[in-house]
Amino acid sequence: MLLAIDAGNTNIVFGIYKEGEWIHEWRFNTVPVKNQIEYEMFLRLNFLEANLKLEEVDGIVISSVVPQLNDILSEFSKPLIKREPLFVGPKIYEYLPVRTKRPYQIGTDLIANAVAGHVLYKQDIVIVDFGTALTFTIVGADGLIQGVNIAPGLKTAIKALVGNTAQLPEVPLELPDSVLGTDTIHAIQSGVLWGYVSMVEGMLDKIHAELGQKTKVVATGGLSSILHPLHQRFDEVKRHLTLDGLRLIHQIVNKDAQV
Ligand SMILES: Nc1ncnc2c1ncn2[C@@H]1O[C@H](COP(=O)(O)OP(=O)(O)O)[C@@H](O)[C@H]1O
Ligand SMILES: CC(C)(COP(=O)(O)O)[C@@H](O)C(=O)NCCC(=O)O
Ligand SMILES: [K+]
Repeated sequence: MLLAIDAGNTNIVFGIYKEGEWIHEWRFNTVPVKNQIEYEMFLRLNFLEANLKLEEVDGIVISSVVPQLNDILSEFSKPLIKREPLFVGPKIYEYLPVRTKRPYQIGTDLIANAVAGHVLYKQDIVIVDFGTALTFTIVGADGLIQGVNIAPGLKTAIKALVGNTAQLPEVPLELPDSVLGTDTIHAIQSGVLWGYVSMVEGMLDKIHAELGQKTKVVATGGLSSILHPLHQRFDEVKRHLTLDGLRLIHQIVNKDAQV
């Protein structure tokens, strides 16, 4: 049984993979940062509720894009498998089927997305991840990460707007039917959500134009379902794509590097 941990800027996702499927996915807020014991308690409680035993965990793989969490995640997970967990980072990139020009810059979640996209689809692909940031990762059929785009995520954009204005309220993340805002809430929902629909469409068009061809497009991330008009532009929305990338990385590295 594998425990995959995807520490993003909003959520830390704990995924349990057993007998060919993700049987559980638990989310814990990233902020405020917890200590080792709190993570352990969180996991123990969830294991208990799920009727699982911690001893069943025989591998742990971690991606973290929040560096201050790394030591805590490492310390809390070591005793569970009685050895070092596998941390995704430049040290292991040589074993992976994808290559990047900037190993020390690219987020490890984007590497996990790229590995999953490349291994599962085996063709040119753009992965759109709707998290705290909205990211596009462009991977060639040969495994080369050709580029990444980073924009504020939907919630992040709304928070910035609200935080920098005196009169604008937080609004539910719901796409209105009409693009013509009739009150303040509707105006913000239309501006941000329909604006993001156009942004994603425009980015995909620009990426495909520069590549000189259309590619497969797969979406993931906590907010990937909100902009439903985009679904016709996506070949698939794959909720577990980042976790799948972590699982594949664990499999590949253990086989090739005997870590
Ligand atoms: N299962 C879910 N259903 C609905 N919304 C979700 C779900 N998981 C996460 N979200 C929302 O999606 C946003 C981004 O989440 P996530 O993709 O986990 O971000 P990150 O990877 O940056 O931590 C969060 O603000 C959260 O509210
Ligand atoms: C782009 C990100 C902020 C996305 O993080 P997330 O939305 O998943 O929390 C993260 O992958 C990151 O910090 N990347 C480092 C910069 C880069 O990828 O080039
Ligand atoms: K993420």
